[in-house]
Amino acid sequence: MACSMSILLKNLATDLTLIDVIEDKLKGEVLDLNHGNLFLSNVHIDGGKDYSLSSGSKIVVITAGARQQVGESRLSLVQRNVNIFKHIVPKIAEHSPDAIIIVVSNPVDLMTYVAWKLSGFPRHRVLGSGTNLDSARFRHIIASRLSVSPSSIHACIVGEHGDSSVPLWSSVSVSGRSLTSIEPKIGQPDGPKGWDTVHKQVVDGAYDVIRLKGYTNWAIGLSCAEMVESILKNKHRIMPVSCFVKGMVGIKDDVCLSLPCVLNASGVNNIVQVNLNKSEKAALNKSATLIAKVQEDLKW
Ligand SMILES: NC(=O)C1=CN([C@@H]2O[C@H](COP(=O)(O)OP(=O)(O)OC[C@H]3O[C@@H](n4cnc5c(N)ncnc54)[C@H](O)[C@@H]3O)[C@@H](O)[C@H]2O)C=CC1
Ligand SMILES: CC(=O)C(=O)O
Repeated sequence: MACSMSILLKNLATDLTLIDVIEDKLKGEVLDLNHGNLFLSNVHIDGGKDYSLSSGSKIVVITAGARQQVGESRLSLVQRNVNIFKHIVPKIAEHSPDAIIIVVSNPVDLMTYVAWKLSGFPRHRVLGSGTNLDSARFRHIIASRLSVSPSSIHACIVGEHGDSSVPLWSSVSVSGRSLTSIEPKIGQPDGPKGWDTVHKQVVDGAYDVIRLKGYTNWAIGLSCAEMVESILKNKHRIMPVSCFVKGMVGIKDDVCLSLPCVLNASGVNNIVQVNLNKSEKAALNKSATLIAKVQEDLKW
């Protein structure tokens, strides 16, 4: 619902269809959104159980599935959500064969890979929300420490959306000035005090929100709408999103994870060749291997 609301408020859709297995709650949400249509741009909003309602979609955002309980890792959801995807992805592919799929369900990197395989779509048309959200958290924390807007910070987290994510301290910059040119060890355990815990705060961010309110929704909704906007409006924005990355930056595993990507009308138009230092490269490869290990044991 947060993805839907963010998409509606950005005026990105003329038609929005919600699909869920819990039909009564869904009907309530559709009715409630339609009551607000006066304040939107008269979007056609519909919903139900039947995927034919969403036929011919340009973009399909998948948020279905189990979510984490307090303290639970994203990876522990994987088999439950693969079982759900086995039912829904083939129906999406049947009814919207030209769609671009954006996966939000966790663990998002594994679910992106599963959605790609189950859909049979070309790789550029299946992506996951990935570390666009982790990067937003990273930029928010850095921005608060420097008392500037997050939009004035260039900073990116790559790898798994989750515990093994990799902050690219070597390329963090503010107003074009690289932070490592001022503090070479920024973000490292032996670097300037206070900055060494920033990445932990990013990783803990979702756990904190889940402990406090039960689930996360607003930030992922906004992140997702930004991705949808870049695709529907062919904006060519660069965002760290999850996609198939084997062969990039030395990754040998058959996995999806996040690297900065150019998003345009074709989906993932390009994966940016990032400049990583030695430890960032090692951490990224470790993240890829961890995802590959979990993937190996999946039953699907
Ligand atoms: N990638 C990210 O940054 C984020 C990912 N998530 C993930 O998104 C997923 C959903 O989280 P919430 O919205 O909080 O959970 P929720 O429980 O509020 O919603 C999940 C919905 O999926 C539906 N569903 C279950 N099986 C289905 C099926 N076979 N077909 C259609 N719909 C089905 C349920 O009826 C429910 O309405 C979780 O996996 C969660 O971890 C949530 C927030 C951020
Ligand atoms: C739940 C989740 O993956 C997040 O908010 O980061």
